[in-house]
Amino acid sequence: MAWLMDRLRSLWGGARFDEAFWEEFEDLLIEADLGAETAFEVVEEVQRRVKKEGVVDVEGVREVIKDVLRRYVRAGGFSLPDSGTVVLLFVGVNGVGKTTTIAKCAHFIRSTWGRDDVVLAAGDTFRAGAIDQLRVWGERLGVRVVAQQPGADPAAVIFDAIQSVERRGGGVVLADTAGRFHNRASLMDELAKVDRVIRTKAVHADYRRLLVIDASTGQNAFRQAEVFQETVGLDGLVLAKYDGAAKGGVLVPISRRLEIPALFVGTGEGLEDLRPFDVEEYLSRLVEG
Ligand SMILES: Nc1nc2c(ncn2[C@@H]2O[C@H](COP(=O)(O)OP(=O)(O)OP(=O)(O)O)[C@@H](O)[C@H]2O)c(=O)[nH]1
Repeated sequence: MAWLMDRLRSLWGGARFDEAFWEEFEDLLIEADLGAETAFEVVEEVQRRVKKEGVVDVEGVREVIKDVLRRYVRAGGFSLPDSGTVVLLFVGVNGVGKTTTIAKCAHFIRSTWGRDDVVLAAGDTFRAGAIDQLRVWGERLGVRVVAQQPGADPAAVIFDAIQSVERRGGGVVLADTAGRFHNRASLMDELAKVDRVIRTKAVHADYRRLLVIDASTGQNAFRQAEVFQETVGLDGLVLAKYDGAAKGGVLVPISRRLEIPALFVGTGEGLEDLRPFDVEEYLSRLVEG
């Protein structure tokens, strides 16, 4: 849907940028899941710059929009040390694509970073199916999966996985967690415990917490990011299901207000369907469709 620029072009129609133009622009940004607060800020800034820079046509406005958004969006970049213990904890609500992202990420780390010491930790002990799903991915990838019975303590499972790589001189642990509804206090407490255990028992590990969101979720994903940020803190974001029609506009307020950098986009269900987040590609799709 080439909505934003198309709509602005048809609104402008060669005339001036009047109040109606800016109001419509703000509505479009809200429609694109930027949230009211961020949309308002973007419009103010674009308006101010258009005036200051004497921009006279809608294509010039497009460049200003992209430039303003470029400053809001944080692209993290992803790099790994060649050796030692790395723990990547994946969090996110049910069904966003966490488990699939873990498998794709394991593949990415092996193929891009050449690290073969990857282990998956089945920390979603809430659902038996989740453990099986991770085992299936482990078999396909040919990587070890550390798991216990359904109902086991997720912190213990993840700690086992860390200890097992440390015994071998280091490795990359990719840990799954239950799809915690962010309003279910007990599950969030459990996640806080997982975080505490990793931080206190694996003090030398390079530890990062990644939130997976579904690109089509909209403003609700902002709320998810807020709650997970409060519970464990977040080091990066994966925008899954970015292969559909969704443009993932919610990433803008998450970047701007919560300062969480985007690291990867998931673009399908296959192992190859994960790539580093590219801010220019993202902005083009968001603005130009
Ligand atoms: N199109 C598309 N589908 C995806 C992507 N990532 C995951 N999926 C699909 O989304 C569905 C849910 O993915 P899971 O990886 O099971 O999600 P989860 O967050 O682990 O879900 P729970 O285990 O229920 O908490 C599956 O059918 C995946 O194949 C993606 O980037 N694009």
